Amino acid sequence: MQEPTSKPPLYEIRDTPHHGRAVFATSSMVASTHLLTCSDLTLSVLLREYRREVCGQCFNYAHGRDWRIRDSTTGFVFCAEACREQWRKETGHVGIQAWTAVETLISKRTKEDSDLVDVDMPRPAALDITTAWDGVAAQAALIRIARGGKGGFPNAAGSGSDDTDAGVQVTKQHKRAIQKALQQPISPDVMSFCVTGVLWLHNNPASLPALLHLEADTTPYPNALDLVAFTRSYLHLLAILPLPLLPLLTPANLMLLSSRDSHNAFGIRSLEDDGAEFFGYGCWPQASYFNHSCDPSVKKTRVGRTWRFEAARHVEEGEELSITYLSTEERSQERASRMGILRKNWGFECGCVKCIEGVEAP
Ligand SMILES: C[S@@+](CC[C@H](N)C(=O)[O-])C[C@H]1O[C@@H](n2cnc3c(N)ncnc32)[C@H](O)[C@@H]1O
Repeated sequence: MQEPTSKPPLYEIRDTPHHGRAVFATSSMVASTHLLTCSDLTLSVLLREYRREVCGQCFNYAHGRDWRIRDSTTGFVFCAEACREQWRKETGHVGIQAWTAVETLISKRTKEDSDLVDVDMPRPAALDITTAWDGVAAQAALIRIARGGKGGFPNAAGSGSDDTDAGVQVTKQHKRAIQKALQQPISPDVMSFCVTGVLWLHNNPASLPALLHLEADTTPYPNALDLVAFTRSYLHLLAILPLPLLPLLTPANLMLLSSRDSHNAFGIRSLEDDGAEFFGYGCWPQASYFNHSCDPSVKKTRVGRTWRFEAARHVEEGEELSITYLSTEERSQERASRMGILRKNWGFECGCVKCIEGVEAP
């Protein structure tokens, strides 16, 4: 978390006794002091229902209309030609192939699964998660062989042979494993999460330590349906993604991405209407060290693909710099309700000064 400026940063990250690491002011500052702008977006998911109204690059919202500039094969839309060009550059050739494969699969199907289901089911424990991933391992191995080798690379001759580079004969059983996977219900938003994450790993290997450094959630799936959606999406993607991505498409990597996303992602919302429209979410590692407070000292604002942080009021040297993880409406609720929302959505008992001291505004 460093500012690209010669001025010393106005904050530092330190351990706290009870709430992991947090950000602290290294000098006093007046309201509106600029602290940090984060542009290190790792993975981001644009929910499918907003795919035509939200620019795939800068998340500009067309307010119920469709953006005209469309990337026909991938299905992403853009508010300007420059955004489309930037998106294509950052996504890269393999990325465009990946999104094209996903779009081809999804557009052939009706949406059978409901993504982001908010059901009252227990959270899968670590053992449930291991069991679920182990349950698809055999089929995954068959699909990898059908796609051309253990790691998913094509054989040396490129094509035309039913032998993989590991010398394994591709049989009907292997090909059936692909057909079986593709017949399963699809979860487009979960699939998008996996694609954006695997592509980010492929395109930005040097940035992995920044993601690994974030707080990890070892049980990141909110319910059993979500976990099944992930294991099924894994098999779908093994069957369709371009071969260079298959070595990165592993249960370990998908779990790593979910474990860091769970406690660190920011919602990508409309900039008007108090953020009433929820387009999706993304993870900006540099922005992930601010703890939550129900009376935050820092204001965060999304500017396109970046987040800008500034002091929300006068801050004393040594004071914790905190943001809010709640919407304006949620923040206006009483303590028990706020704590319930944070427990359900974030998995922690709020230990902010306002909740601990029980000081509520009149
Ligand atoms: C985005 S991270 C913030 C940085 C984190 N403390 C770390 O060490 O990486 C969010 C996590 O910080 C902790 N946290 C943030 N605000 C908190 C609060 N008000 N009370 C208790 N824990 C909090 C929770 O563990 C939460 O899952």
